[in-house]
Amino acid sequence: MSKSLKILIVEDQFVEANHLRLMLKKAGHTVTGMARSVQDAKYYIAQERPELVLLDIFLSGKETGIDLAEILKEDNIPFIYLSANSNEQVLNKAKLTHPYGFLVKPFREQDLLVTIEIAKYHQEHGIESSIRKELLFQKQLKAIVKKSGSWDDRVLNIITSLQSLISFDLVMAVFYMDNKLTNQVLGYARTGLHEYQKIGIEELQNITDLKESEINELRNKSTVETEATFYNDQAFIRICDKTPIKKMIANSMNMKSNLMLPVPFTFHENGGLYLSFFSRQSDNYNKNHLTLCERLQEPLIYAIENLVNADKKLDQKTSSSVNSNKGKNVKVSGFESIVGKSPALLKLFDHILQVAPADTTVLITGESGTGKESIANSIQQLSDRKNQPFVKINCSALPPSLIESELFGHEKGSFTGATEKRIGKFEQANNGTLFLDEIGDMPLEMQAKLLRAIQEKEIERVGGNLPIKVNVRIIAATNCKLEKEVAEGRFRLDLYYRLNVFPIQLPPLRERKEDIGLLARHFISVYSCKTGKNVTEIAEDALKSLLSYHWPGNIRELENLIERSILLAKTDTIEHIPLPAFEENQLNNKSNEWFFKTIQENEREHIINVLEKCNGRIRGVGGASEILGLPPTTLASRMQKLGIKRSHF
Ligand SMILES: Nc1ncnc2c1ncn2[C@@H]1O[C@H](COP(=O)(O)OP(=O)(O)OP(=O)(O)O)[C@@H](O)[C@H]1O
Repeated sequence: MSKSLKILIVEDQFVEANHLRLMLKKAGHTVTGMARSVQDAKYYIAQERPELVLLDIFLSGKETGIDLAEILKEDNIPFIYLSANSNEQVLNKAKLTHPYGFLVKPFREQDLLVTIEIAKYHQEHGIESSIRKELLFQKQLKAIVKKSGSWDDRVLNIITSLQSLISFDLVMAVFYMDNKLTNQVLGYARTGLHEYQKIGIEELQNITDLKESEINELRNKSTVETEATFYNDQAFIRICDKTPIKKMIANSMNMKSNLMLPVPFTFHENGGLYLSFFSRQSDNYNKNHLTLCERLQEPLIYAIENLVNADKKLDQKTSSSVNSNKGKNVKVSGFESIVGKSPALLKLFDHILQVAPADTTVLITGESGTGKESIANSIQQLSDRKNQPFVKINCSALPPSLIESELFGHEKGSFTGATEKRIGKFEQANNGTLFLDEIGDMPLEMQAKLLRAIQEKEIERVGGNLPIKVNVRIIAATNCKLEKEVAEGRFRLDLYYRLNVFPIQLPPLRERKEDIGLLARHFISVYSCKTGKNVTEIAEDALKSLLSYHWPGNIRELENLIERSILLAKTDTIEHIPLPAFEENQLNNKSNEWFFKTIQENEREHIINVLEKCNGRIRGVGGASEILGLPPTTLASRMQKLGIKRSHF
């Protein structure tokens, strides 16, 4: 224990609260109080601000621990929930409050202390990393002021530096004088990871189909906002009704929330510039953005005033020069294998860049084929561990009896068949990254052992009796809803919280249709090369059909379809893509070359059918391996090869 903490216990059962108090005292912590209700807790917090709160969900009185969590979050006091398994609804509500940990009762003293250590690490690391980012931003601002360049380019540089602090799809930089908006408008829409499209008055005219005079009229009718403010959901709709220029932007570019960061000039009482951030997500901004804006205001005033003073010809600076970044395809190392530019994917890239260098555990969720493994690879590539092993284990492909020895290894003779000592995945991944794919399928009895290995950073080989220290970063992935698994008792709540430190949710392909064309062209070039066929194009109709399809198999399905289409293409252009809905229609008239399934598809379908009949049982009498006439291990590896998961049967 490196540092003792001031901890408040909020627990209505005296015996449990007292037991906690003794454990905390023994570990050197100070208990600032034992509250039985939210009201009690508020009293203790007012007396002495705790550094951590241990919080039971159900308390005496009307208010619950979740209500108190909202207050703690506002005051930036970290908290850990203590609870018995709760139902899905309560769990989801608790999750939304972003706790620093979750302990399932009854828990061991060791679990409590490790969870406190993790909470402390995240609190310090989170604050530290946001301070680091702000300091970096201030440094970048100074460099922008010193460097020469056009006004447009310098504004773009400021906006690019802000990207790591505030997420947006569009920023408008607008001058105001005497509380009126001027016609000096310059904006940038984000089009790629490091790509922006300039939005000047000409672009606005093109996008909105309005004349310059009509845009000016809308602007004159709009009021100036001089306070940092944010507008989400309905508030955004209301402010758009009051501010016609905002409404024009929202309607023409599909923006759904807005954050205003005013930069008032010190040399002009009623003048300044404001940065208006827009997002296509309807709840992108929150109170934390306002405090961030307050902190950013001063360095921004310094920078913008310097730029304005340095450039006397401000009036001409909004002329629409060609944006040097427009259309440039910048490949950022670590993301080479990830194709896409949709806002959803860009936001994801920002999150990945943020988490990759830290050793934080990452949980990647998303439907099958959305690219979870590819993202895990990128995280490893962008981390300090990039030259160390990246070891993968698919938790759904192995029978429960083998998982333990696969993860932790075994000593010679530890069980029948263990003729040699074996090093497990944890040891193989030492100093590197362990990717736990399909974590939702990890058998319950193994989950406790996995949790212990992650928390205590040590493992024991099966049949061994010496703990072995391991230094492994964990990335887990799943396509099932883990909250539901927890609520139904199939997944441990404490393991869920231990893994869910930094969640990354991959959107299904149907929710990022902007990427379909890019991905299709990418796979055309990959498979043309692989197959030696000279296919370079896709016909417009074929592309349209891709856009209207719902992609249950996501990117993997698109990749497979393009590969097949290339094999069957007779010219350099893919004229038609055999989407499953079309296949069904054509199955009836039986005159189509797509009617036949591949051997692999038949094999896959057959195995899934048999597994369904056996209720998912692989081994033993009446199990799938007996019916199929295959040894269980061979069946497991076929299932892995054919991408058959528990969720399929
Ligand atoms: N953004 C992307 N750009 C290019 N290729 C991609 C992208 N995302 C995924 N792929 C490709 O799609 C296929 C499926 O991706 P991946 O295996 O990472 O998905 P997954 O979500 O892990 O699937 P599962 O849940 O079934 O394990 C792979 O061949 C991968 O290379």
